[in-house]
Formats: sequence, C-alpha cells, structure tokens
Amino acid sequence: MSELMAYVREQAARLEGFDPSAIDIGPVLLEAGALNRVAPYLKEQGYRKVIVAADATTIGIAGRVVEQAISGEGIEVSATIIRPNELGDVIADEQSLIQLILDVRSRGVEAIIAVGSGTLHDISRMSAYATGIPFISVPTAPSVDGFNSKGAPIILRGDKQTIQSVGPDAIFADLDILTKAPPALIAAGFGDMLGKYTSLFDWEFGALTGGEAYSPVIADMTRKALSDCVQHVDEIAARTPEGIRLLTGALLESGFAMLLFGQSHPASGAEHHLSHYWETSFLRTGRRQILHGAKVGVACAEISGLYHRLADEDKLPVEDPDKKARIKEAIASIPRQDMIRGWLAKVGGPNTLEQLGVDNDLFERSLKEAHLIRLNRHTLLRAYNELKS
Ligand SMILES: NC(=O)C1=CN([C@@H]2O[C@H](COP(=O)(O)OP(=O)(O)OC[C@H]3O[C@@H](n4cnc5c(N)ncnc54)[C@H](OP(=O)(O)O)[C@@H]3O)[C@@H](O)[C@H]2O)C=CC1
Ligand SMILES: O=C(CO)COP(=O)(O)O
Repeated sequence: MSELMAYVREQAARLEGFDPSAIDIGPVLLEAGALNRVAPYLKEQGYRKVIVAADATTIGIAGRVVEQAISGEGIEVSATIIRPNELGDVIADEQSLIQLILDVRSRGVEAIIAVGSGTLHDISRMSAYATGIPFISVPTAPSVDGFNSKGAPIILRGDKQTIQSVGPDAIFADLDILTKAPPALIAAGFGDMLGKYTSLFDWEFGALTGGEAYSPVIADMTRKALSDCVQHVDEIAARTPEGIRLLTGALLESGFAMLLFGQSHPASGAEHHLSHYWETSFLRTGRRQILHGAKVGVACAEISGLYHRLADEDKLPVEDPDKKARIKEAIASIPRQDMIRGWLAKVGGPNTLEQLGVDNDLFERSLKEAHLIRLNRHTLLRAYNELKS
C-alpha cells in the first residue's frame, strides 16, 4: 500500500462508525511512470472494453499513450474527445455529459479512464455514476483537489451544482506528466489549496452557528495538506519534481478528506462560492473561463480580508459570547489577505481581482449573492448577508 493510502486509512480508522468500504480503492500511485501501470491494472481487473475520456489537449499529453498501452494488453479501447463549447472551453455541462454517456452506452464499455484535469474528471465521474460503471483517474495537471472526491460540480441550466456521484476506482498520477503541466495550472492547484484556510474556517463556523456536521479528524487532514503546501511554497513555485509531488499529494489528501466526509465542506466555503458565482457569470456573459484554482486563490484573499475586518471591527453576526470568542480565535488563524496574495504571487498565479479579470461590479454582486449558490452551507459570508438584509 502506498504511504498516502496508509495515511488515509489511518485517518479513516479514527472516524467513529466509518464504513471502510467507502475508501475501497485500487492502486493510488503518485510517482514517475505511473501512466505505464494503467493498462496492466485494467488487464489484472479483467476489463475487456474501456473508454478513454479526454479533451483535445489531454489526449495528446497522455490519452493516446494510455490508449495504445491498453490496446497492447488485448483490451478493446476507444477514445472520446469531449468537445469545447462555442467559446472554446471544455466544461462539465449537460452537453459534455450527454456526449460521454452516449459513447459509453453505445460502445458498451465497462470503465471510463479519465485523462485530464478537474473538468474531465467531473464529466467522467458523473457519466460513470449515470451509467453505473467505474472510472479510473489519470490526472494531467495538479490543478484541483477534485480527482478523488465524490462530488461532481457541474453546470446544470447555467448554475453550478454539486451532485454526489462516485470516487475513482484507482488513481495513476504520473509525476513525469504533472511536473511538465503549464505553470498556470500548477499555480491554480496551489490556489485551490490556499482556499482551505477560509473553507476550514467556514466549516467550523457552520458547525458552531448552523448545526452542520463536523469532523475534527477530517478538518485536521485538510489542515495538514494545506500546511504541507504552504511550507513548501518555494519548491512548488520552482516546479521541482519534489514540489509537484508535494502539491499533488496535498490535493489528493484534500480530495480524500472530502471523500471520507461524503461532502465538500472541508474544502469548499465562501471562497468557492465566490469562484462559482464568477464562473457562471462568465458563462452567461460569453466570456472564456478562468482556472478554478486561480479564482479560488484570489477569492480566499478577499474573504480573508472581509472576515478579519468583521472580527477587527467587532461586527461578527454572532450573539453567543462563547461562540463569538471561538470564532474570533479561528479568524485570527486565517492568514491576512496580503500574506495570501504574496503566496499566490510567488507561485506565479493572479493575486488580485484585476489580474483575474473580475471587475468591481461583479465582485460586489458576488459578495452579496454567492452564498445563495449553496444554501445548505452556513458560512460567515451567508450570516453576514442575512444580518444585513
Ligand atoms: N470534484 C471536485 O471535488 C472538484 C471539482 N473541481 C472542478 O474542476 C474544474 C476545474 O478544473 P481545472 O483542472 O482547474 O481546469 P480544467 O479541467 O477545466 O482544465 C483546464 C485545461 O487545462 C488543460 N490541461 C490539462 N492538463 C494539461 C497539461 N498537462 N498540459 C497542457 N494543458 C493541460 C486542458 O486543456 P485545454 O487546452 O484543452 O483547455 C484543460 O481543458 C471546475 O469545474 C471545478 O469546479 C475543482 C475542485 C474540486
Ligand atoms: O471545488 C471543490 C473543492 O475544491 C468542491 O466544490 P463544491 O463544494 O462547490 O462542490
């Protein structure tokens, strides 16, 4: 068993009443050359017919190599290249889902091999769920923590919704490929991790003030993954093999934290709600997408600024003095926005709304309305807005 999985199983064992079958997962490889292990794994599992899901870029990066290796094992294999929308972006919406689901059904395949980054994984996990077959993860960039979660954030009728579906049966994260991913995607992965500062806070806030389910074990798991990234920001910024291994390991650990909890609370708070709001606004106004982690990183800096201001000016929308004291203490442990912007700049990602391309009008609207995207989450942003209204 890999070191990563040994750690995940150790954490799972600390959860009360946890069903170990929830992480009944095949090989989780994070190493150079992991790509070469995909085809032998499929052979060993007895698959006879599979489909590779990729986009026009990722098919060239790893898709064709995997396809040839699978065919070399005597397994029937074909590829589906998910088509971009009219703006040129591949997005996880109804059209992409139908494309893959129809190909899965018409070709009668037994598994989907997802070759790509976050979007390709969400299209694959949702299609696997809809057709009742497994999916296998082959990440091509360390850009998100969504390779191994269960939730599929997808665009349905223009809104971003997360549907609980399935996690992967196995993960083959090849460091030779991940290390060569474009710097913007690596910076986005780091931004997605920085977002855990505010998501972890919002989760605790939701538990204290909204009675949301909470797990200290899972919160600690996510905190450790975040701390691994921040402590090694220089290696990640330099994109050394060790830096990319640490970043990808942290993304996978955060993904496993979501998988163990069964929902995305540990990894997604107000910063994600702002990011989703900007994403769907860009879609509606016909603008090209910005990377998820790039948005999350900047949103995290903005939310940090807001939450610290509410604490500093004693404007926290909480009555109970004990709860208020704990919340103040938790806010004090969120790095100040300048610190977050400094880390983002170090890894070469955008660190201001302006650099991101989010104008002031959109930002102001998102601050007031983003909490409406996830009404089952009691974030501080939501409590603040509800107090004002
Ligand atoms: N399920 C979950 O829990 C989570 C899901 N997500 C979701 O993930 C999505 C974002 O994923 P993200 O990874 O940021 O972006 P995308 O998956 O949208 O990928 C952006 C583009 O990067 C390109 N690309 C990928 N790998 C490489 C590579 N090695 N070399 C060159 N180009 C490459 C691809 O090619 P091209 O040039 O064709 O564009 C791809 O389309 C969002 O929808 C977000 O909501 C995020 C976090 C968690
Ligand atoms: O992006 C995520 C974690 O990084 C998950 O987001 P949601 O909780 O909005 O589905």
